[in-house]
Amino acid sequence: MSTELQGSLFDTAAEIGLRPLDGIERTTLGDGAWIDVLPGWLTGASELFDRLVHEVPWYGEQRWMYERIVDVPRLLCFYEESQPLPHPVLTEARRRLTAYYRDELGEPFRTAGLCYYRDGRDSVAWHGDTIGRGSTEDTMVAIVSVGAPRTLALRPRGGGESVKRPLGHGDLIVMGGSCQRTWEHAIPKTGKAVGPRISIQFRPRGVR
Ligand SMILES: O=C(O)CCC(=O)C(=O)O
Ligand SMILES: [Fe+2]
Repeated sequence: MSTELQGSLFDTAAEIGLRPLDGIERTTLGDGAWIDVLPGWLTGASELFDRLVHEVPWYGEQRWMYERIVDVPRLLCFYEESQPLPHPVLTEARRRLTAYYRDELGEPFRTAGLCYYRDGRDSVAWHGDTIGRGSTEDTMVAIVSVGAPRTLALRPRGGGESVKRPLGHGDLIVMGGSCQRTWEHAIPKTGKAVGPRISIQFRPRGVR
């Protein structure tokens, strides 16, 4: 049985909820950047995936590339801090992340960006979340992933080897320290047959 199928079967039994954050593990990346990872933080991830697919008002975006307008290869929905999130477990996740990282981050997680990668052709290119505090100061971006795993790749801006993490099925990753300005991250396209994935990113005010 594929691990993907195992994951989803395992999931369907569970109710939508959150495990304790205690088991989260930090990996130092270098240049002051780090990631914290907790696989399966969110339970009932398949159920939440189904709800989000149907209930979130997804939209496509377009942008200029080489003098023409192209579709951004993923669907999006951005929740400003004043807007209610599409499921109460996401509000609870943001509250718990804020409490857990209070001393280190010094401000709450506020906004939620949702991205829907429909298949392996959807992706996001190398970038840092450098709008706002992330361009000059340490900050954090916390990502919860539901649906099929996709690789989150990270690489140092100065050049060097990349780090790859498959994320899906309720996994949590927090990019912290200088990660947004000294490293870049991406969800690379893949030619493999992968199912859809939704990522939920929590960020402090102004970070994007
Ligand atoms: O899909 C992800 O987990 C990453 C998304 C991302 O890096 C972004 O939207 O800034
Ligand atoms: Fe990003």
